Amino acid sequence: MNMVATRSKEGAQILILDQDTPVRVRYHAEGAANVVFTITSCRGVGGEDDDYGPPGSTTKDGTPRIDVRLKGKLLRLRKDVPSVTPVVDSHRHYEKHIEPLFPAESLVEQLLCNVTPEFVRKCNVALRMEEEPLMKRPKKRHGVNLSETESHGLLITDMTCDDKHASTEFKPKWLAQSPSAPPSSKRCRTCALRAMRDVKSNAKLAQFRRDSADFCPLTLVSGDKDVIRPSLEPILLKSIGAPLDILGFVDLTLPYFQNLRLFRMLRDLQVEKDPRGILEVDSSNIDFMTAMALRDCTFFLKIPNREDKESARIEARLGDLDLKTPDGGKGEYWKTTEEQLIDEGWYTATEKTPAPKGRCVCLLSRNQGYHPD
Ligand SMILES: O=P(O)(O)O[C@@H]1[C@@H](OP(=O)(O)O)[C@H](OP(=O)(O)O)[C@H](O)[C@H](OP(=O)(O)O)[C@H]1OP(=O)(O)O
Ligand SMILES: Nc1ncnc2c1ncn2[C@@H]1O[C@H](COP(=O)(O)OP(=O)(O)OP(=O)(O)O)[C@@H](O)[C@H]1O
Repeated sequence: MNMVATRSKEGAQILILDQDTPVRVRYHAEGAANVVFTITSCRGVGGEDDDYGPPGSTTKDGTPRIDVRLKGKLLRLRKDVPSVTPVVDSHRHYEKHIEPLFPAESLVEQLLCNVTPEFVRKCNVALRMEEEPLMKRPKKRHGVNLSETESHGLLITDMTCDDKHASTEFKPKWLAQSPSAPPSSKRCRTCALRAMRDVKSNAKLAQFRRDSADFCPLTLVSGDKDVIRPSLEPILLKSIGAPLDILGFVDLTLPYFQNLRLFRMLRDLQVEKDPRGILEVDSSNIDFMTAMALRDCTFFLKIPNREDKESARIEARLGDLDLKTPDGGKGEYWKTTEEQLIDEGWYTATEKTPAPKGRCVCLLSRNQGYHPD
């Protein structure tokens, strides 16, 4: 196995996960390219505090402690899928081009670690168990395992809910209009793409489908709570779930979202890194690739339960800021998508087959007094 990096950026010895590391891994979730696991001490239930310590330290009875860098972290491992960038490369890109753009407390921390093939095999066993009936792994993901030749993984800040917090996640997507959209646009890039997909997939079904961005991203940076509220409701409903007091959570988080600087910062960076748009720029330009990563990242929010006044701090972080390259046809996809959105009238709401009604109305239309309904 090729253990490329043995020291982290700060010079600390890189953490190695092997078959002797006394942790239990449990499947948490996955996307197309990565699987995320929870890691807990297999000594105590949920991990006793004393089980963790600096590397090389021992507990009172002389048992080696578990590396404290694993505490409060999830483990993200790369799947065995074609054309993915090795973890070490995408992490180096992240350190160089993304990390310096945001304050540390606004990012999901990423700590590179080494994983042995035996450790990855153990995780693959945990992954396959999730394919059993009633287990968590989505059917469409079955059959794809972790790469046993990938020698790195990432330890990432755990943004899942616990007994003191609810949590939510969503993609803010394009917080400013695409630079190549027509000046007369009535839809932003995200709303235009959604409208096009609604019509090109199944318009009838789409009318009732709530997907990843059933809100206009521009509302998030409007600073106006009456504009943000209707976006927040579907977001929280989708990610927190109906049985909880959604409207209570909306009330709780609305002032927070209204004042959140992070989205405005993200928007400004999206604009700064791609001022010209895909039709004008070489898609392998580093700033453009960074802009595309910033347009597809995930926003994680950990919200203290109302009753828990002790921890009344909302934690907000951006994650999934992976290297985006034009490889594997992606550059062409970006270009073709933009051309279709322009040429077929999705930006200007002049498309031949009108998009189904009932979706959110893009803030661009609202500001121009145009309502397709
Ligand atoms: O094309 P978009 O804007 O729909 O974004 C894609 C995402 O779709 P969605 O957020 O659901 O609209 C899409 O998300 P899903 O797979 O639909 O969850 C991916 O994140 C895709 O990136 P990649 O190909 O995995 O690098 C994303 O592709 P990129 O355009 O960011 O490369
Ligand atoms: N820091 C985190 N805290 C809590 N949950 C997380 C965290 N990071 C990821 N997850 C969960 O794991 C899922 C998959 O992670 P991730 O988005 O990194 O996978 P991916 O394969 O890169 O996704 P994509 O399909 O966008 O390429 C996320 O949708 C989220 O539910």
